[in-house]
Amino acid sequence: MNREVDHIEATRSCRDAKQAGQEPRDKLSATQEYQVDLPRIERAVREILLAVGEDPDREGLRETPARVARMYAELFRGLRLDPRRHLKKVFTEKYDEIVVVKDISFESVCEHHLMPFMGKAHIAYLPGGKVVGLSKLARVVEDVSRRPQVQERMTEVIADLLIEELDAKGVAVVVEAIHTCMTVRGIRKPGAICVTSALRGAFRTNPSTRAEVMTLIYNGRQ
Ligand SMILES: Nc1nc2c(ncn2[C@@H]2O[C@H](COP(=O)(O)OP(=O)(O)OP(=O)(O)O)[C@@H](O)[C@H]2O)c(=O)[nH]1
Ligand SMILES: [Zn+2]
Repeated sequence: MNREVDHIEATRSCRDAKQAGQEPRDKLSATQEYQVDLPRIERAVREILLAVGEDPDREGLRETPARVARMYAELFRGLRLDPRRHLKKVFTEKYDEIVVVKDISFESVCEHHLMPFMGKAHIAYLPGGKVVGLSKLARVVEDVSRRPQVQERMTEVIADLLIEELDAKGVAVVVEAIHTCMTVRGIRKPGAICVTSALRGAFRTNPSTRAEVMTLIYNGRQ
């Protein structure tokens, strides 16, 4: 991605949005919704509607390009966010057992078809003297999920940044998701679930620690 062009487009979009009288609803939405080139997406969506034989000027579709542009700004806002920012505040704690936060719901977009995939992420880490606020693990998932990607990469990106930022002895990330590109089109297999995992540190090298974390993650479900 060309960051400079990106920045110029982001700035232009912000300015266009303001000139059009679309004052951001709050500080968060200003960051999340206007850092993409909304007019450019609108033009592209109008082209798609024309290409499929629709009339983009009929009443029901008139606002659709603008809606879709705002939707992409929301779905891809993670492209401009640094998930590491949630992991800067850590607490010194003697606790040296596994910490698990499971069933963190997420929605992402598959980079092959630009269709949603969604499900749950389970995160575990073995502290190395420091713990992090539990909500921050879910915030990391939230940031990383809002990008076009494949599930494998999403799983690994989360694991890598956690092991680096937390100085943890081990990190395990398991992601379970359904891919709408497999359910509503193509092979059409509703109910198929894709499971990916990324293990780092002790969870990768020590079989009993690995077994323990998997039991904690799947406890009550297997
Ligand atoms: N590994 C991986 N594959 C994915 C993910 N999301 C979607 N896919 C797959 O990406 C593949 C793209 O295959 P292609 O043959 O290039 O595209 P296609 O002709 O639309 O494929 P079909 O879905 O089989 O119709 C498909 O098999 C999808 O199921 C993901 O997160 N990880
Ligand atoms: Zn897909």
